[in-house]
Amino acid sequence: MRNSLTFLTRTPVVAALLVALGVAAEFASGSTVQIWSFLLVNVLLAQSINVLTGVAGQISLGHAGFLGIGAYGSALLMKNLGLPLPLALVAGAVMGGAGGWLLSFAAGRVREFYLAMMTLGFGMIFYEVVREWTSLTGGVVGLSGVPSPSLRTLMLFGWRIDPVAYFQITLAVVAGVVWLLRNFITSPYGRAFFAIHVSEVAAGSIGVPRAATKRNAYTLSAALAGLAGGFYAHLVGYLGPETFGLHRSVEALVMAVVGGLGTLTGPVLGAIVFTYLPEKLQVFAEYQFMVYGLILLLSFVLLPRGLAGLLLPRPRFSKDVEALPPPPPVPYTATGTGPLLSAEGVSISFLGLRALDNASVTLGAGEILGLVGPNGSGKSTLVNIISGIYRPGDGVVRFDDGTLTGLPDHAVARRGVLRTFQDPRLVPSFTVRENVLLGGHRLYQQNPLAAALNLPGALREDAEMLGRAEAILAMAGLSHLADTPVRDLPYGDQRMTELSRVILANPRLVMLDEPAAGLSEGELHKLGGLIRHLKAQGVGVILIEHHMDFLNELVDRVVVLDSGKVIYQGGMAGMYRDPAVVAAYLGTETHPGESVHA
Ligand SMILES: Nc1ncnc2c1ncn2[C@@H]1O[C@H](COP(=O)(O)OP(=O)(O)OP(=O)(O)O)[C@@H](O)[C@H]1O
Repeated sequence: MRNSLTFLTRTPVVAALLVALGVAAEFASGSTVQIWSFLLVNVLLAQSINVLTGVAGQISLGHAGFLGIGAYGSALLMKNLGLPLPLALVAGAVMGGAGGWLLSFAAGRVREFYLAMMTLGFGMIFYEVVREWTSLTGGVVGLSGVPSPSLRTLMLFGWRIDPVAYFQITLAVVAGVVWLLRNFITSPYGRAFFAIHVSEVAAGSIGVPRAATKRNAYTLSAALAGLAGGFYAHLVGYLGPETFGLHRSVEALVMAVVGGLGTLTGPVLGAIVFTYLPEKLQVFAEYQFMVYGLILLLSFVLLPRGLAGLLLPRPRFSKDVEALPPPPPVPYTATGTGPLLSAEGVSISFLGLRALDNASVTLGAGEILGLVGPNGSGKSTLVNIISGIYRPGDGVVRFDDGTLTGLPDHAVARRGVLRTFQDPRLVPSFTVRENVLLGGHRLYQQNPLAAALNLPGALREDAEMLGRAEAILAMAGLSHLADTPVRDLPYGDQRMTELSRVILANPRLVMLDEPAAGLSEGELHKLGGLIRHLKAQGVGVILIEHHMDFLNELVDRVVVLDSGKVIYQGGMAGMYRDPAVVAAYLGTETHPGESVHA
């Protein structure tokens, strides 16, 4: 079923369907054209929720507020100031976007339940403002006389727009917006939205700034809702506060969820269902929202990926470009005179627990350093401090010829300091290739507009990055899995995918947190190969690992931590003989070549 309907998403088929729909409107009844126009408004609204919730993972229970801002904004500007339709619609979208941008400052600080409550509050405030600001909005009586095709008062450059022409204009704009959204979602910016959705810490680790990315998601989503509001206002010719109440926000959310979040076809399918459903539900008029609730519950249980997940194949999250051959790798030469990294006298406490106590570590370019010690000795904490997740209470982290201390994690990643996590943090719905492409985030030069318009420069950069990704996938032995979603892969392949993502970022320093855990012999061999490749490129590598055999083969030096203090620095051979290390970590029974299960 899914594959047989794939053709419906092909560009020529979609274009032919759109033209057919535009022509069909000429022959359809007035009420049919009216419903089709409502459907298009719903498509925009559902896409708007999808960008925020399905793609960037931020819930909104107040989206009707943005719809209302666009609707009243566009209607008032045209009615009172005589702005032409295109400008009024754009102004409505800009006003909605500005509202989303403002809300994002508060919303970006909270998550889940609190975010839901905050956006709900925004929707309620908007509703009350519209009701009470009678002089501007007409209050509960509403705003009538909004230029509209049904009243025959809507003009465009001296041409009177009838309902059919209005539908055709809306269709063209909605098709254009969805095309732009598709290009945007398959660009590094769209993938960054998904990265934030899954794990803000992992997104930060590849250079995605969480606050700015969330702000962009709110602004874009609210601008789309504002645009939907403008089209709605001129479609109906009358605005009242009841249209923009809580029920409208919930309806928009249900529409996107039932259609399928995270895809572009899902909101279209959801909009079709929820434009026609209210008519069919007339018999249950009083219970309409109970029925919506039931549909939502059933959809979560039976269609977790919505109608789009049931009917259509998985969408792509990268551009459909031909990979360009990657440039030959150029080994790094350090720009600073000192070591590549030096953490000096670093300390941090958690509720009185001294997790790191005056710890100092240095690392040269092209050096592999093993970081070992018993559980809870502070290894991950040190990596978290270097990567900007924690700020040390004392001490300084120098990198190359600058300082990392105090920089947020995404800024550290942008300097070329990359890491993996104990539990691989990937986007589960992305394929291996798409996850690896996420690593390129810090390197892309294209701007969001160029990405959304598929400009040649942006496509060329995508093709170059794809070529580099393919080469890394081949090196990691993942080429045959490149098109597999990572949620379907075993742990070992996920770890290799995460490391490949790091390599694509062109790192200068890589920190790997227990990369060998759970890997088979073959996978360990591949992992060792990738780490040696990094070394050969002049990349510094810090390896947190309990697998002594694996460390023995790779590292130049080890640093041993115990209770947050450095108790040993030097070669592996010396470590086995060091009494402090033996007492704290290895135990008397451990010999070179054994794994330590601390
Ligand atoms: N965010 C935090 N809040 C409270 N305590 C923390 C936090 N992060 C680390 N710790 C504590 O700091 C100590 C060091 O933890 P850390 O994770 O760095 O150890 P580790 O050496 O990496 O251990 P493992 O080998 O088990 O990963 C532990 O006691 C841990 O509970």
